[in-house]
Amino acid sequence: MFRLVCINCGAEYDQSEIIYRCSKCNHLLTVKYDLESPGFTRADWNSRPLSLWRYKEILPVTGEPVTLQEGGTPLYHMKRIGEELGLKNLYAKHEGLNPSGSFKDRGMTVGVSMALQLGMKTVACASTGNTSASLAQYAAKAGIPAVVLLPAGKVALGKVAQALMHGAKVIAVRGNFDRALEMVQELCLTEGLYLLNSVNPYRLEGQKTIGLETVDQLGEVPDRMVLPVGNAGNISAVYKGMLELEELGFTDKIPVMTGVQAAGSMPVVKAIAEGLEVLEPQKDPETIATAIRIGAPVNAEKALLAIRQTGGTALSVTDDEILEMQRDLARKEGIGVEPASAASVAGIKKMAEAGLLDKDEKIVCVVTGHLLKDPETVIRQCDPPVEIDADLKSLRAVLR
Ligand SMILES: Cc1ncc(COP(=O)(O)O)c(C=O)c1O
Ligand SMILES: N[C@@H](CCOP(=O)(O)O)C(=O)O
Repeated sequence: MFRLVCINCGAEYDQSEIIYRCSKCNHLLTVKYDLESPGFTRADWNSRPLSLWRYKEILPVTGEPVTLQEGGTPLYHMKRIGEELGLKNLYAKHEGLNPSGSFKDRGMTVGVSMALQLGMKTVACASTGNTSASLAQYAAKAGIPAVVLLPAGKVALGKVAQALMHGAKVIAVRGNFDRALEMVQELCLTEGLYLLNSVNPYRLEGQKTIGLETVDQLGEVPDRMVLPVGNAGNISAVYKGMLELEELGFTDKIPVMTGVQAAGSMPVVKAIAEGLEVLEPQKDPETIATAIRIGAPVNAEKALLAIRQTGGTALSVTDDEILEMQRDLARKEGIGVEPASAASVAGIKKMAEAGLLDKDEKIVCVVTGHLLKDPETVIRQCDPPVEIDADLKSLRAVLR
């Protein structure tokens, strides 16, 4: 059993209501389960394959899910980068290895399943790219139409290609992501489309499983979890999952939640640094990591709580630091990620170099999207292939 609850005033809403914010105070909603007598054990979970659906008792989907086999992503021990930074236990949870190439699939398998469960006919989102790619793919699987709004000219090539190929109605808005999100929220409320951005509390339920899987893979709760922050849903979701594990009595600690933003797009960092109660939106965010080019994160309220209640922090990294870490991950660890994803590890590098981390800390960086999402940024950083005549003499010559 679960219900929707306002995180500010505690007002409760039935699970069948199509509602994204509290109708009394306009704050965000969350999904609450009865975890006191759950009717399942940790052994039940452990008997199932590693996947988002291992945790089905604390997910809101009651019927057959719309699934493309998301979750169960690898947790890599980053030995080389860890050694360089003096960190023995540095890990990357590679969410780029989900079906559409990002963590959004965890949210969309649940979100699109809920759309069907609630009888909704069309789904919609605004996106910096990955949300739209994932929504298009899951809507295709469900056999329902999807409408996606993108900031014109600011979405990486691979993501636009995915949204188009999976058959979404793709609309490029001459404005930034924040404006597109305002527009799609209005559209959904007035036209009855189902909104699947992370303001939808059901979507975040899927994303919380990143944390649950991490605990199962590591065999314990990490000391710290590090996430790139854009619309701030993922860090909020992972924290919620950790709280639920503790409430179930399955774990007895919560990781320190650490958010990393790009220096040109850092409203959460500013809010944490200045102790702001309410985040001040940043007007013209800019970064090479287009996935996190977001000035008015819709989940700021939840993310600030996640960071503050765990004694965590938010820090920024420059575009150069992001790209350097993207190359390091690719070349030193064999982990191919898009720029926004490299921000989490770049943030840890910065903290390690500033002497802010204990060498034994168990740190899990969530790397959120696949390298092929943004091929143009990759190609710009690399030397072009060496072209030769089709003979062995030429081949030997270039290898010399
Ligand atoms: C690849 C990637 N990383 C990180 C983020 C940030 O996640 P969130 O918006 O949940 O903070 C996004 C999207 O926002 C993304 O697409
Ligand atoms: N990076 C995101 C931005 C939208 O965030 P959402 O979590 O609210 O959908 C994207 O890929 O579009």
